Amino acid sequence: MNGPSVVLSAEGLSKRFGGLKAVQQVSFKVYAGEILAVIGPNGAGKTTLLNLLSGVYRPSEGRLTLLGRDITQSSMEARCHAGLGRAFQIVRPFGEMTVHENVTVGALFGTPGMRLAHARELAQSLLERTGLAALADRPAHELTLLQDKRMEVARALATQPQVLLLDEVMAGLRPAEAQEAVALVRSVRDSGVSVLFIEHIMPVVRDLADRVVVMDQGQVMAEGSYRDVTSNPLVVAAYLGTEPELGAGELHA
Ligand SMILES: Nc1ncnc2c1ncn2[C@@H]1O[C@H](COP(=O)(O)OP(=O)(O)OP(=O)(O)O)[C@@H](O)[C@H]1O
Repeated sequence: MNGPSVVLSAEGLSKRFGGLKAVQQVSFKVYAGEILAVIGPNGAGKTTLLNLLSGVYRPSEGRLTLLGRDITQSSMEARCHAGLGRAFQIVRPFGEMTVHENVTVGALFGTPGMRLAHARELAQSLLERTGLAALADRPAHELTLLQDKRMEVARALATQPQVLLLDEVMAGLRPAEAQEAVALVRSVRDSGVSVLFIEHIMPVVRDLADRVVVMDQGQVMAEGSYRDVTSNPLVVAAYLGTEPELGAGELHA
């Protein structure tokens, strides 16, 4: 019997900074069509893991496979071309360029040799999908935080990824805005792109994640459904008292 196909696979990934083991022997898989959350207390190694996946860092040990291809030593650009897209936590648009131009740059970066006219069309269709079409010709610096995040997702999607990596994209959003962002991420998944996201806001994790990987002190301490991991005593113990936004009530919300 064939199981769901693996899109991204990490095997024994480790990253040391001097004597500090920020990520230790982390293994997990992302399957086609799933939304996977990576959670954990501050300093657990989540951002370092995302940086290992997207190619900001090379691992000290371990192996990373994207669509069956070993990308452990590939550059960020090569990973992007191979199907890995990333939207950054800190939104860094080209402020003077229009929203449409910003997304067009994503398209050109993601697919070498793409014709400008095609990149512009792709950008336009993504602005429609992300609810930004009315703002296409505005300079990017005029966008609100939520609009910036939408544009960042549109720019990442313009690279035509198979897996989209999201680093705390809900941070700073009001609850109603976070709900809109949740709907956007679902629509990304529904369009056939797997999503791996780091998130501190537990209601967002509960609403969005098909599966949750919990990190603590650089290691995977639990993996499973939201319900499973939040009722795991080890996970509760790792969180309690360390994160004001993640009290016991929130964990079981
Ligand atoms: N470039 C670096 N050089 C040295 N140490 C680092 C570096 N980046 C991260 N660290 C350390 O690695 C550990 C893991 O950090 P990381 O930022 O990955 O955790 P995190 O789970 O993303 O935390 P947060 O939720 O606070 O963002 C921490 O102890 C951090 O201080």
